[in-house]
Amino acid sequence: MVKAIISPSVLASDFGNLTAECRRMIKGGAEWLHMDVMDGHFVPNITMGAPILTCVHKGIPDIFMDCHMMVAQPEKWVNDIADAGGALYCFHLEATSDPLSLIQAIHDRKMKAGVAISPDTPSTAISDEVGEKADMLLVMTVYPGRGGQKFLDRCVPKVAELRARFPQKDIEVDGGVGPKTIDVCADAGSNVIVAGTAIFNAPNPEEVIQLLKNTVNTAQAKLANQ
Ligand SMILES: O=C(CO)[C@@H](O)[C@H](O)COP(=O)(O)O
Repeated sequence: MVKAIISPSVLASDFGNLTAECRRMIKGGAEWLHMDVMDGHFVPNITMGAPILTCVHKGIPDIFMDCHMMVAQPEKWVNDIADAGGALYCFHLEATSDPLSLIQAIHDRKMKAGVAISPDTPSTAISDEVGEKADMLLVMTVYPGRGGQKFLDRCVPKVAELRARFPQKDIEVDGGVGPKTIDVCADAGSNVIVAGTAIFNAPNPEEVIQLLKNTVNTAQAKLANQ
């Protein structure tokens, strides 16, 4: 049985006070922090890169940085993100022609490897070999590029398909996830929950974090008994 991991998306945070915001989330029960790296090519937005991640890591050395690389050339940034303290390097399947070699390069730098798919990419595009070699699979439930978008229900069956093929892997959902949409994600088998707006805009982020975590752990226990 895989455990619930809550990874607040810093995209919805107060960037002016990023390290303090990250500390607040960890205190509230977050295990990972989802760092949205956007390059202005793979997605229209530009956010942050290795220099900012280095600063956050210096301020909070124990933090598990779940780096979501929304970039056009994911091969290019593996060393920089590893040097910055990245713990997990998640690239988009749509952005590479050789996912197996990329996973190997990420592992060579002692990071976990994640494979993300955008809403229009079927889960079957993740081959059995790629899925087995990866540590985490990310099903985007919005089009990558910005926070605060509406959750796309049609992506949920992809989570179930991946959970059936990869029972032991971490399966992450990202985009529009919060108290109103967590049930379907958890029931489909997702155990790593990224939430931005739902956590950072809540009056009590720790309550939302706890609710997401409890929902996933209950669903995982149910799936394990089926
Ligand atoms: O990567 C992305 C969007 O590209 C996500 O991480 C969002 O930033 C999550 O934010 P909310 O949808 O939860 O507000």
